[in-house]
Amino acid sequence: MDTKDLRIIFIGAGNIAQSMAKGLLNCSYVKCEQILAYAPSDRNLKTFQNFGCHTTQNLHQIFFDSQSSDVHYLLFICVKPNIGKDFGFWSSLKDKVQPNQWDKIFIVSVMAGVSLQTIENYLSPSLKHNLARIMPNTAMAINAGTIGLYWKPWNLTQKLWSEKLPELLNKLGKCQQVDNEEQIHSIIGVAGSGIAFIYTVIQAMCDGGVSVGLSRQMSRELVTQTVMGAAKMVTETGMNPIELRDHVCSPAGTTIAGVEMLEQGGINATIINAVKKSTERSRELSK
Ligand SMILES: NC(=O)C1=CN([C@@H]2O[C@H](COP(=O)(O)OP(=O)(O)OC[C@H]3O[C@@H](n4cnc5c(N)ncnc54)[C@H](OP(=O)(O)O)[C@@H]3O)[C@@H](O)[C@H]2O)C=CC1
Ligand SMILES: O=C(O)[C@@H]1CCC=N1
Repeated sequence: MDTKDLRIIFIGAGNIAQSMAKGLLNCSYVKCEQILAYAPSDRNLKTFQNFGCHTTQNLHQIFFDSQSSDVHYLLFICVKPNIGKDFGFWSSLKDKVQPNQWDKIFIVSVMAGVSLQTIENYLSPSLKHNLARIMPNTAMAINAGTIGLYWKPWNLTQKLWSEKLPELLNKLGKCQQVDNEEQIHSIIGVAGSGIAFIYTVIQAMCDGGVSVGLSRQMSRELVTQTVMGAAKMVTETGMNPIELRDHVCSPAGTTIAGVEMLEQGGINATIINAVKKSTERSRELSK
């Protein structure tokens, strides 16, 4: 399939759908006319209209450009988990698929806490093989997302999508394919939700900078550059973060004095527990 024949449909137009659409448009992977967003209200659709994308509040209109036989649809399900577990949601979506469209549609669930099995139970046999699950984070908006991808082994036989979907996701950041759906819970802990933990650390460091006399703006610039530098050092040197930390800590110096405070505050355990709690919450939502 040529990328120009791809139509991307967001069911749900909120934070995560907007992050994906922004990322796809930034890198010109698709044109705005190839994207449609559906939501029940116009609250979020205005953002998509500003991007130049199609929008609709009418589910009957989601399969646009259907007169062209080459067109294929990638549906990203970007609704809250309680909606994604609702039989009525899936049956009203299924009703809109024409019989000749089944093999042209691929469904990607972005939802936390909704297993592929749950979705399969709601889909007809023709659609349930065209199904995958991703766990991204909002940094897709600047093509720096972290995305976990899982699909069941039989979907890998669908060469068209097994190539196209990772290609698209890698435009939005780095996509890691996992072979066990359980790992999606863990990816939520470190990436989907994990990005919010890093924002918390950044905010605290900025507050620290202000506390020692820097302006808010200067503190933020220094902290964000430091965080980016640290992430790049880990990825580009391939060194263990503790080894890199050792290179900063002089005996009886300033860094070890600060590290001692972090340890006293239980930073390691706190962060590990945050990742574990998000992961557990994801499992809990899936029940
Ligand atoms: N936010 C994040 O960082 C991440 C979110 N996710 C997952 O993505 C999903 C969406 O999250 P997020 O974007 O934050 O949520 P938002 O609340 O920002 O967006 C939800 C969207 O769903 C729409 N919606 C509500 N009811 C329906 C319905 N019956 N049919 C179709 N659309 C409906 C809303 O419509 P309206 O605009 O009218 O209110 C809104 O556009 C969740 O399942 C979450 O787990 C996954 C990874 C990261
Ligand atoms: O907080 C949540 O439930 C969603 C899923 C991952 C990130 N945000």
